[in-house]
Amino acid sequence: MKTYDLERFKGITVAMYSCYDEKGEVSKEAAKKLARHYANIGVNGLYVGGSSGEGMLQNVEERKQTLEAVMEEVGQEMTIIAHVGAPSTRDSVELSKHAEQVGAHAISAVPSIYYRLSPQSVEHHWQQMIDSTSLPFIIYHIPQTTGFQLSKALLTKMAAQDKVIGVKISAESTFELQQFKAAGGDDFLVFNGPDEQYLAGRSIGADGGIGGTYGVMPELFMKIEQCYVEGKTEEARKWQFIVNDLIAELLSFPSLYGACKQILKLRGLNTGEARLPFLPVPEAEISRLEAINEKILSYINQAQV
Ligand SMILES: CC(=O)N[C@H](C=O)[C@@H](O)[C@H](O)[C@H](O)CO
Ligand SMILES: CC(=O)C(=O)O
Repeated sequence: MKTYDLERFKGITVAMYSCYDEKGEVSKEAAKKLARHYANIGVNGLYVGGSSGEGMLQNVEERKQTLEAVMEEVGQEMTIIAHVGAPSTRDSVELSKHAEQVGAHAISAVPSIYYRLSPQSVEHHWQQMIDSTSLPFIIYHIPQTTGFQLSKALLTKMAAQDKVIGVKISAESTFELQQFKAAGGDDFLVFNGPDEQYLAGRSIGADGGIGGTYGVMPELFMKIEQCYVEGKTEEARKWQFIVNDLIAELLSFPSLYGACKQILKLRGLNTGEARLPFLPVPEAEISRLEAINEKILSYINQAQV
């Protein structure tokens, strides 16, 4: 059995978006406001500095500032997972230590990016982070962006450590999700990555989800979760299908993050533009996005979680 409290990581964890000011600099104020917004909704946790958080587009100092803002605002109320993965092991370890200092509840990391690495290199990279703190560690498996195919053998080896409490799996294979859950065992958490298959992931063994589109509609994922837990399969499917049509629309913009951040802005939560190379929503498409926002808000209203 793991010695860490695993319960606190279950449920809906929003992969928080980046927060910048008008000049594109990290804004602690905007990050606090956004974190507060999710706490008020009753979201269980936040995943800070991951894909949606543009951690890979920020320097170490900016990533620290963002995490500090979140911890200061909601660190006592929500479960905060700090994504500390960076291309270099050195930066990743620095971010890991910082996450522990400011009180994050877990650290998580993708493999190093850009270089094609051996499994031994990735294992060592992760192990350095793990050994640098007493925090639990969550592997972030997202092969479509990192190019690294995590094997069941490496997963099993990693999961045998007390500190390695789970894996966030963004690969679009529920079979792989199920296999990883089986390999990790009952006291090993599996987080669904693809938001489009939250219900499928849960049904086949995921303990919860961490997602990039949750940020504009956490209520709808909380609704799917609630229906799932209550055994209301048909209703859960209905909400998953609604969510999927909305995601398909969001994915039709030049960048998903640009679209999601623009939606928040329409709701009075200004987090600045997505950082380039992620493109903002083109002027000509703002009205189409406004219509999508209205649609999401009306579903949120119907969901009543
Ligand atoms: C590939 C990728 O970034 N996956 C994200 C995290 O797992 C998801 O949350 C997606 O953003 C989401 O499912 C929309 O496709
Ligand atoms: C989607 C997700 O989990 C992330 O943005 O890191």
